[in-house]
Amino acid sequence: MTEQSGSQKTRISALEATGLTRAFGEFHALENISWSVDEGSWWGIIGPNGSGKSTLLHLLSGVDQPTSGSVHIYGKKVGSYSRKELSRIIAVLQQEGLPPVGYTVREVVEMGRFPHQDWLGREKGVDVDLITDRVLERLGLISLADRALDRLSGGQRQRVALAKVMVQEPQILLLDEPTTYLDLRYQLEFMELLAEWRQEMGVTIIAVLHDLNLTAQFCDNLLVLKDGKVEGVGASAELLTKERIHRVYGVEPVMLPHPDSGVPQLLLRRSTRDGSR
Ligand SMILES: Nc1ncnc2c1ncn2[C@@H]1O[C@H](COP(=O)(O)OP(=O)(O)OP(=O)(O)O)[C@@H](O)[C@H]1O
Repeated sequence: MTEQSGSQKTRISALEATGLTRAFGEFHALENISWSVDEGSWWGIIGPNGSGKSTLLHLLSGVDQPTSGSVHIYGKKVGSYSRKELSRIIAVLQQEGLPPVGYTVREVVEMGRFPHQDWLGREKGVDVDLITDRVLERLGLISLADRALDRLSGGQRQRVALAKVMVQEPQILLLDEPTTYLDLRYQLEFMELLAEWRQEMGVTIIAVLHDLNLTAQFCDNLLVLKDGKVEGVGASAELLTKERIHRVYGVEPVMLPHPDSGVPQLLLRRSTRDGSR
């Protein structure tokens, strides 16, 4: 475990990537990524389509291996954990959190406890029903608890996916574009639930996000990728500048401070100044 003694408090590195490269044949999807994530921090990974965001998440979660370089989770190489050990530490929530299978909401959410159970599905000293009920209640899913997943909307299924990872109680949560299919209210609600949960449990969050305005409001730090390389790393408020967004995405945005918090917010400009075609 890497511990750095700061003047205020000890920082523990939850995740450390060192010189990560992932090549597919001759093509380098990621090149020489080095990055350290402190325990309890909230990082956004941003960058254009094809810049390597999902590839990076796959390497961090251990489902894919780098061509060179390494990932350490709490000081231990990701590949040296068993699958089950790793899923007690890391949970992954995908863009479309859960497939529309025939299991009920409660059954799926309870599956979040699998990594903590023995081969008979037992877990000492833990009341799975109670944990599940609390999470269902918190996410407003009690009335849907006995409904099959294939009878839910995409947004409801995404909430169930969040409930499942909350029940899993990981130390690190990786999210790949979790708000893509959610309407405005659910996007905000989803991010607020994550923020509350992080505050309470100290979970480390790493989220690939396309919505830069939401990103600026929720993520303290950003890793900006372009063509598989790190284009910027650090505090969101400092990285989200007009110049960088132009450089990375090739658009000319208008940047304004959010009237509530002052964090940078972005408006897109059409290609002609008066907006006419
Ligand atoms: N299995 C693979 N074989 C070959 N190329 C791949 C493979 N997986 C990803 N790539 C390529 O690697 C690059 C990065 O892909 P990745 O999915 O990580 O991008 P991304 O930033 O997540 O994109 P998006 O925002 O569109 O989801 C892309 O050019 C993609 O075509």
